[in-house]
Amino acid sequence: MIYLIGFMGSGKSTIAGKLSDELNLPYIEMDKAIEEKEKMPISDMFAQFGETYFRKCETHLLKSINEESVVSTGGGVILKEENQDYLSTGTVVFLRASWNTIVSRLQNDQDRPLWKGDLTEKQAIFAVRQPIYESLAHQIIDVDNKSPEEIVNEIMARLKK
Ligand SMILES: Nc1ncnc2c1ncn2[C@@H]1O[C@H](COP(=O)(O)OP(=O)(O)O)[C@@H](O)[C@H]1O
Ligand SMILES: O=C(O)C1=C[C@@H](OP(=O)(O)O)[C@@H](O)[C@H](O)C1
Ligand SMILES: [Mg+2]
Repeated sequence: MIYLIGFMGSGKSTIAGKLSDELNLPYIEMDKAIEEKEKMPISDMFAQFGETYFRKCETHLLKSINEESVVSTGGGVILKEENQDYLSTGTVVFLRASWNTIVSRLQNDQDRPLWKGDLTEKQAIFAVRQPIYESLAHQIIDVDNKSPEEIVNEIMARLKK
């Protein structure tokens, strides 16, 4: 199993489909699978049932993926120790974007429930998560100023080593 991890906006969803084509593996977008199962957008799920409910769905889905796939996770999947242990059984690829890249990509984003409020709060979440992504990663790919194709090529080269 290949798990793409990284902060919101690092490009997990953009890269996973292209990477799965290269590897000839199915592609699973966790956020989309949760939305389909729960029949509502993630932002509504947060608003109606809270983040804890979303996190339960996320863990349940993570553990239910059996077929070898490229998995695009949500940025917060690394928060639970239970999930960390599970991710570690596969190949974990961290898409590492700088804070400036994240801000420039998400400045107009309205969909992500945790991308709201002032920038200082969001940067605090980024600072907490960054070392967790790094510690879980089998491969770290710096993504700033690279096209999706360059990033996929870099991942492919690393996976062949
Ligand atoms: N390598 C890249 N270069 C430029 N823009 C990118 C790149 N990867 C992703 N993006 C853009 O950044 C935004 C967030 O990407 P997305 O794949 O949804 O990230 P994630 O799933 O990690 O939150 C999207 O608008 C996407 O088009
Ligand atoms: O960082 C997070 O906690 C989240 C990231 C989102 O996915 P992306 O990383 O694809 O934006 C989504 O799972 C949810 O809104 C929570
Ligand atoms: Mg995504």
